[in-house]
Amino acid sequence: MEYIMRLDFQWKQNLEREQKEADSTHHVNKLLLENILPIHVADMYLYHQYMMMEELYHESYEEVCVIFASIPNYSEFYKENEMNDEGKMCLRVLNEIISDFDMLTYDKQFFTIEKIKVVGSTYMAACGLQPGGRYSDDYQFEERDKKDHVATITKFAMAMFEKLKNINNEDLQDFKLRVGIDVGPVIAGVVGAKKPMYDIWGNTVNVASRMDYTGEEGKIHVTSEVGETLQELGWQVECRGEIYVKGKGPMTTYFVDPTIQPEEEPKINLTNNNNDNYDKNRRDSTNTERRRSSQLSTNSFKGLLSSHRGSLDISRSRDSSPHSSYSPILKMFKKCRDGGSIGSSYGESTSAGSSPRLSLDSHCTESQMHSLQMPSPVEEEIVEAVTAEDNPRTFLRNDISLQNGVGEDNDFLTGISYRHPIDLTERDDKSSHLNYKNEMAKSDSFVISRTTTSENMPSVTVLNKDRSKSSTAITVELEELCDIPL
Ligand SMILES: Nc1ncnc2c1ncn2[C@@H]1O[C@H](COP(=O)(O)OP(=O)(O)OP(=O)(O)O)[C@@H](O)[C@H]1O
Repeated sequence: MEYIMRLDFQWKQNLEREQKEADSTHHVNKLLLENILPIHVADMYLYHQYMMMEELYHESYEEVCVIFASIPNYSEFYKENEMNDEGKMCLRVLNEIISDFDMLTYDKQFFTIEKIKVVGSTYMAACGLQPGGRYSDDYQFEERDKKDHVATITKFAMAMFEKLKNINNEDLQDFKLRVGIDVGPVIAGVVGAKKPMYDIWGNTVNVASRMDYTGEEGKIHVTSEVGETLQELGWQVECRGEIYVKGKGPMTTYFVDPTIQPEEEPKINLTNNNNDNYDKNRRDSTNTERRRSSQLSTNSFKGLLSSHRGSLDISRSRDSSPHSSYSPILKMFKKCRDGGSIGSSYGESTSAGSSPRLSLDSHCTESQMHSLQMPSPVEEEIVEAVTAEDNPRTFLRNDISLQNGVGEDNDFLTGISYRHPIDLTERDDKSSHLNYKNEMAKSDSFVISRTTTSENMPSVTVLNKDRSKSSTAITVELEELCDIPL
């Protein structure tokens, strides 16, 4: 009898260990996949087993705005000699520039922008690649989507100019930016059995590339469709007249001055890092960064891996600078290295009366983390939660408040880690709810029950899995996000 019990105990232990290993592998796979594919596509591969079916994954879109942004004088800058460590120094600068551009995509206003790739020193991205359109699967394309995409991409281009200006000032360089934009139908898909790549194709992509190629340094060069749309939206555009475009013939194109925005548009302010605007920008960007933290995590993961492999020292990057691109990344990895989870967004709920500090479960093994050779540590994001007993009415954490413990025994609410806040306040669409729902569903400790939106304060009701009774529901209300300390 004792023997059977021992055996049973051992089996359970083994099972738990294997389960943990499987979880850990799943998280790492997820990170890697989300790094190379947009999240919605990665999900298809992870949860719909496209890979196994070996089906071609593709999507068609009616109105996608595509941007090509080149640094034409980067090739002059790139030299391979002893002085610059056979080109590595130049590559490091390019890495900084591209990473800074990448960070822009985590800004709230640019969350609909998908980076496609970097070709040489040309950054390619697109806006409007959300599956199922804007609000739901059966969403019909609307004219205002095109306008939104065009305006977003143009603002993104302006932000890129601003970023590059900052980099030039800091690194005493004189890099120029040349941008081309077009809007129209594209086909997106994942190609390749090895290193599969998400890319977009079509005339719109070709023309956007041509706009870049035939554009001028320091200007945004756009097709007539983009130019006229911007004009309708109140932007100042300058008609360039007719130019000859290879493969297309004569085309009327427009220039947009990257320094002039229409009156009603909020100004892009990335330069003055010390003022309130900057703080707000950073808060907003933190918001979106967290909303898209899964993607950030994976980018970070790859960034760290590749920088380790390629022995590029990204820790040299502007960590001390207020707009350092890497702090959230390092933070996440530090958390992970120190026993936090990469993939899991939520901490475990602990028993009533336990420490208010949330304990995060470890999904990454020590060796995995140490093998990444973390650059200089940054301040870890402190995940705090207060026990229901301590404070039954309000749970405050950096970015959420848990309120209104419902039912008699709400003392199970000893903690929640929430790293994916979704700012629903400006989004009335269902998709954000669904995203949120998905995120919540991934929690080990909580499961989503329902989402509601009252005025502009969305609330999400979650149930503790262990005591999954409606009486133990809590409401999570998203509120203004706090800064992550850099
Ligand atoms: N998915 C893509 N990623 C990167 N660049 C692209 C993509 N699709 C098109 N382009 C670029 O758009 C440009 C225009 O394409 P198009 O097919 O019209 O011309 P092409 O004659 O093949 O180009 P070229 O002779 O200039 O290389 C090309 O330079 C091509 O590299």
